[in-house]
Amino acid sequence: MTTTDTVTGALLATTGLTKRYGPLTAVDHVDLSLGRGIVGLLGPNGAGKTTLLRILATVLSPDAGDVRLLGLDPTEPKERLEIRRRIGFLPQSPRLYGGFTPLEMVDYVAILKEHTDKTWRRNEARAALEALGLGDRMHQRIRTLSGGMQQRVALAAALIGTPQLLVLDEPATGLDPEQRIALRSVLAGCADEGTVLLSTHNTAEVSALCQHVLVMDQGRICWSGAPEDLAAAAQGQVWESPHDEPTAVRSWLTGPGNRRHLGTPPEGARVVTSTLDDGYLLVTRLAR
Ligand SMILES: Nc1ncnc2c1ncn2[C@@H]1O[C@H](COP(=O)(O)OP(=O)(O)OP(=O)(O)O)[C@@H](O)[C@H]1O
Repeated sequence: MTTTDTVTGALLATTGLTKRYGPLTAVDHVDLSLGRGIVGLLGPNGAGKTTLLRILATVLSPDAGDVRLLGLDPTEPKERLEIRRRIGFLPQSPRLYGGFTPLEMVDYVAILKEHTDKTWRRNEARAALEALGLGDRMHQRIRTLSGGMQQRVALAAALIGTPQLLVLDEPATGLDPEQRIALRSVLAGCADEGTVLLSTHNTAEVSALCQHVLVMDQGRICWSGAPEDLAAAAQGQVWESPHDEPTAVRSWLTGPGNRRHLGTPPEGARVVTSTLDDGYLLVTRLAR
């Protein structure tokens, strides 16, 4: 059964969430209310995504604001324990034990979550590793696996126990295209029953996978909505030409002899259909 916040109906809710590092406000009054489905968190380097996700994974405490996860309060020790049992977290730089096998590593995470049934644990660990294409690597020492394989071991550890809330910091990092596609199916399955919140720099990943997108910039959520609406936000403001354009706020090369521009198109410009990248660049520019 899915537990939701009794007031908002959300699996994840924050109000006024704030985290400071000395004079820097990394997360600045963030209000969120997320239900079932896959939510993509986009934002430039240093926007505060990792800091926000670490707070939501109960690894870091905020300086101000409220958090409710699965309807529970992480500041209450008993409720925090219950949350940790029921969420999955993939940190940005996962720490794995190189001397363990993938099966031992995922099993160990299940033990930390106090799953006491050994047969259940092993079955769950095997299923998670197989879903991530590691069925033939379960008994190999982690230190002898490739970077992408190690990332998939960490993902399998996050998936153990079918968490109702999955918080994933750049889950597709290091995965080859085939494994990225496989990961999409795994995450889509997780979202049937719960919330998957993932940070990424890959807008194609967001288009393919997410029902909702949040854009973070300078600690704030500067845009929230459906991916197609973010793409549409730049409609009429994107054009292509072979040269630089004075009215463009941003221009970039899209192929030999072709540049794409964002801004106010000049008379007669070849205006093109806007994409998620265009919308993202536009809202982060406006937020500055
Ligand atoms: N432990 C820390 N001490 C001081 N400053 C920190 C610490 N962790 C993060 N920061 C700062 O907080 C801001 C937000 O960092 P954060 O890692 O959350 O951003 P991000 O959006 O995840 O970036 P990226 O896309 O590069 O991973 C940055 O300016 C960063 O330098």
